[in-house]
Amino acid sequence: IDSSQRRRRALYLCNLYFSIRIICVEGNIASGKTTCLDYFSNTSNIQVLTEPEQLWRTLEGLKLLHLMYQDPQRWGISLQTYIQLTMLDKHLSATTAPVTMMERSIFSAKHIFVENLYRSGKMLEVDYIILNEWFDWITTNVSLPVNLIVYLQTSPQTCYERLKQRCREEEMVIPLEYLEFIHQLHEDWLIKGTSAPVPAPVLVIPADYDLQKMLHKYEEHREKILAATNS
Ligand SMILES: Nc1ncnc2c1ncn2[C@@H]1O[C@H](COP(=O)(O)OP(=O)(O)OP(=O)(O)O)[C@@H](O)[C@H]1O
Ligand SMILES: Nc1nc(=O)c2ncn([C@H]3C[C@H](O)[C@@H](CO)O3)c2[nH]1
Repeated sequence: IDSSQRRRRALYLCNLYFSIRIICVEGNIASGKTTCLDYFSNTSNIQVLTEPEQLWRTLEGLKLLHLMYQDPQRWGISLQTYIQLTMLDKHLSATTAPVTMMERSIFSAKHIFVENLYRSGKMLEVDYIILNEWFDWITTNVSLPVNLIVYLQTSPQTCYERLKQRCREEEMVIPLEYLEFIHQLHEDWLIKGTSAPVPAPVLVIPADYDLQKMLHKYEEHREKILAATNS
């Protein structure tokens, strides 16, 4: 077997032996994922793997994320191809603590965002098929263990208000309707189970509440989220 297979096998066995627990925090744009990750990072010994947004904003001088929001037809496939690679890299990052919490996953990149581009007619079928083949090959040939998905369930309206307050430059063009589509895809995937398989059990946390109440909710769910056992 070649060196990359040896590395993957070592990573898998290492995770198994040290009963590493990998949690993916999923949710709409501005649903509070970073706030959730920050809370657990500040109150427990965990490793946090945030979304590599900066890579998506500065690829060879290209603001790929910004370009996709401006012209999804032209830039959607480029962004999703790069996001699939950067998220795969995140999944394969060496784990440095008994519990790792990831912001989103290669799974939501595919089942939420690629799906949205294709269903809204902003991605050519041939591009969608190629991305699917890549995703199927990766998830068949590479061990990407996830022990729990934490779904921060919000209303699109709440995310829209938070997004407007946060005012990230490239997100200022996002209409409420986009958040409604992204919300529905999360519900189909993580609540109804009607769109695609989930890679782990799903813990749903209603996340429309204010910051203080959300921090209490995260504390309430600490045991369920961090239980450092390998399921
Ligand atoms: N419970 C809350 N009540 C009010 N505002 C909140 C709450 N949680 C987070 N926010 C604010 O909403 C914005 C989005 O929060 P955050 O960055 O945690 O979301 P996110 O899901 O990581 O966003 P993205 O997916 O876009 O990276 C931030 O400005 C944050 O301060
Ligand atoms: N098109 C697209 N595909 C993805 O896989 C994806 N993952 C995250 N995002 C957007 C949401 C926030 O604006 C910003 C930070 O989450 O990046 C994505 N956009």
